[in-house]
Amino acid sequence: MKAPTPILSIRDLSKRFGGVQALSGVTVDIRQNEIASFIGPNGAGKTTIFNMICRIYDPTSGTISFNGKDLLRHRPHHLAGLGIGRTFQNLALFRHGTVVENLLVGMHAHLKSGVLDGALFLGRTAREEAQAREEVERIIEFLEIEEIRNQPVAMLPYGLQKRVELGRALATRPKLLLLDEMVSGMNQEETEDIARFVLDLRDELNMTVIMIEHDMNVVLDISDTVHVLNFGVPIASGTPAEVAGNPTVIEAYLGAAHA
Ligand SMILES: Nc1ncnc2c1ncn2[C@@H]1O[C@H](COP(=O)(O)OP(=O)(O)OP(=O)(O)O)[C@@H](O)[C@H]1O
Repeated sequence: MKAPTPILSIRDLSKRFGGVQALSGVTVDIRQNEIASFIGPNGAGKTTIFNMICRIYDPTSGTISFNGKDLLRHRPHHLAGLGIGRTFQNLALFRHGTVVENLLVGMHAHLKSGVLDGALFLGRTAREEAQAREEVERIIEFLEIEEIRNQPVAMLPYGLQKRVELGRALATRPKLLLLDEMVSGMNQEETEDIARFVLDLRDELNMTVIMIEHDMNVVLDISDTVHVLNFGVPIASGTPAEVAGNPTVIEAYLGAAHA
């Protein structure tokens, strides 16, 4: 039987910044409905891959296709419309707005592209606005943030701000969600909550999730596939158990603790 088309297909991707070869010849397939993680030491090229998927940078060479179509033809503002969402390493929230307002901003970014694509003459209708609010309510319920819905984001503890950031990314209704160091700076309980939400995104909302993550407990617990980079070069890909037992990965990144 023919394998299904991967949702994201990266082929021989390289990126050079002046004299720095940030990535060299990365080839990775991300399957529909999986949780995939990129790991590796600082400066290994993980964020550079995200920034190329998100079209912030053009690759020096190589291709990226999303659902079988050339992603490199698209600009960053097309991503929400295509079904790709992301969170940022540093929070990208409207700090003085409430939780609901932040989610609505994320939603409108999506609606606007929909309006431009299909119904220029109609503008954003009251019905779309009502649908946006319904969707926001679903996200609030999913992320269990009812109690803080009307609080300004700036007043929330860091872990909850990160949860709102996740909600903002979900508001664009992504099929593929990129999470950049989602649990860094979180305590154990906040980390476990996020890990549970990511599993639910895959299992209940049928999303595909790609994480950059330094927290190896999270990576090994919830990933279906782990891709390891070192100095911009892919050194291993496989299940968490395969990667955790790979001597090259242990030497380059994990150390003896995970052997
Ligand atoms: N805009 C840029 N200009 C010049 N060099 C860059 C730029 N962005 C990244 N680099 C370099 O590319 C290499 C890969 O960086 P990248 O941020 O992708 O690594 P990373 O794996 O995400 O690291 P970290 O875990 O620290 O976030 C590094 O050597 C970095 O200094």
